[in-house]
Amino acid sequence: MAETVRRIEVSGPQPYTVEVGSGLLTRAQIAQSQIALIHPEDLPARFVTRVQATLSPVVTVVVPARDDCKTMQVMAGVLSHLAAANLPRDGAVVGLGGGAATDLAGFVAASYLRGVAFYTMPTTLLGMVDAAVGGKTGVNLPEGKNLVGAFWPPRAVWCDTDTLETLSPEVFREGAAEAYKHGLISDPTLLRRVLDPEFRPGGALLASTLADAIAVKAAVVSRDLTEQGERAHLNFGHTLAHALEAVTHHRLPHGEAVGYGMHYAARLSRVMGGEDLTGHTLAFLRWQRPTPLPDLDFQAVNTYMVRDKKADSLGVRFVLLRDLAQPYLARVPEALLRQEFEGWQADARGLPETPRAQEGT
Ligand SMILES: NC(=O)c1ccc[n+]([C@@H]2O[C@H](COP(=O)([O-])OP(=O)(O)OC[C@H]3O[C@@H](n4cnc5c(N)ncnc54)[C@H](O)[C@@H]3O)[C@@H](O)[C@H]2O)c1
Ligand SMILES: O=C(O)C(=O)C[C@@H](O)[C@H](O)[C@H](O)COP(=O)(O)O
Ligand SMILES: [Zn+2]
Repeated sequence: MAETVRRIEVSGPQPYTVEVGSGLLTRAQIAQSQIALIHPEDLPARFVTRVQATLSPVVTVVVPARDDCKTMQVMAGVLSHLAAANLPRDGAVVGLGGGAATDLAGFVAASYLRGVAFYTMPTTLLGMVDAAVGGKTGVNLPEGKNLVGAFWPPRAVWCDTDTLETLSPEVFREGAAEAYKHGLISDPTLLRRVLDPEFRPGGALLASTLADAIAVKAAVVSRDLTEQGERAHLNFGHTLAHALEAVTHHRLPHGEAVGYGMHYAARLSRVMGGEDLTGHTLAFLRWQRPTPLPDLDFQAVNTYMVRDKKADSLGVRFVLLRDLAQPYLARVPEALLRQEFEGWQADARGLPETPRAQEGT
């Protein structure tokens, strides 16, 4: 039985609605009659079957799991599938899956025949809170994360909370990082709600916390779709996070890299004169229990940080916090970047180790 718990409106050049609720995979309606469905190979089959029954796609393209699908090679293969199926210009691409699959699907939609309609059906917490909303699409290059892409907003987003039931606890906690980020940059009530034991699939705080975290992103991208200003604040923690993903060849997943990256950004914020918010970011890391990191060399990591898209001809800019919900962009002297990197590594080494495969959420 489909039940929409919340509808969140995204305004801008092409307004759309994000629906949050149970059973939405079987209720989605799409104006275009010819649909290409893109989903990752490890998505539970029942979700694919439900969407196929609802939307009758003319072609379904299965892509590798996680960031292995976010490559120019996979992109080229998917485009060929769409062309071979004669998907017309008035057709649509539907991205079903986590943020990696919807990022790829969106870039495919933006590129195929110079652009066709795009819809998202996120099936991870991270996808719902962040990736499926706002129209940033793209793939990675060996030189770094998300270095190619387009702003191509979806026409509608369906967050079917039933899909979260099959996530591993680790993948659920990866998504919690972006919800916590929305708490730090905009809505501090999210900080305690995200760490609450009832914020879990099927939990009493799931739908309301999820919807409020989505609302933060929806508000920002409604005001600044193409990151001319305020949207950069959604990148809090990401300058280091993307570098960590690149140096670990994506063995560190995005949501865990963001957990680590937010703590580095909180340390930088403090040394640049802001309130000390490192207690919040450490509390999150203790809750998230991310994959332990190898010893990292600042210079090697910095090679990737300088490729951040917030960099301009004068160098890299970081998103920092003066206090909770007070983000700003700043350049940080390299000596401080290095000093805080050493302190951040020491903090990361001090996190309690947990047998991740055996624990519950
Ligand atoms: N476009 C944006 O604004 C934006 C925002 C944040 C992150 N991202 C991108 O999103 C990606 C990370 O997304 P993610 O955290 O969703 O990871 P992911 O897409 O890699 O998904 C994690 C794993 O869970 C699987 N999975 C998906 N749904 C499932 C379900 N319901 N049950 C069981 N398994 C399921 C996936 O196939 C994958 O193996 C990164 O590439 C990141 O760069 C984009
Ligand atoms: O939507 C945004 O804007 C964000 O920055 C959200 C981030 O969580 C997300 O990881 C995004 O893909 C990063 O964008 P990028 O421009 O740094 O690649
Ligand atoms: Zn992110």
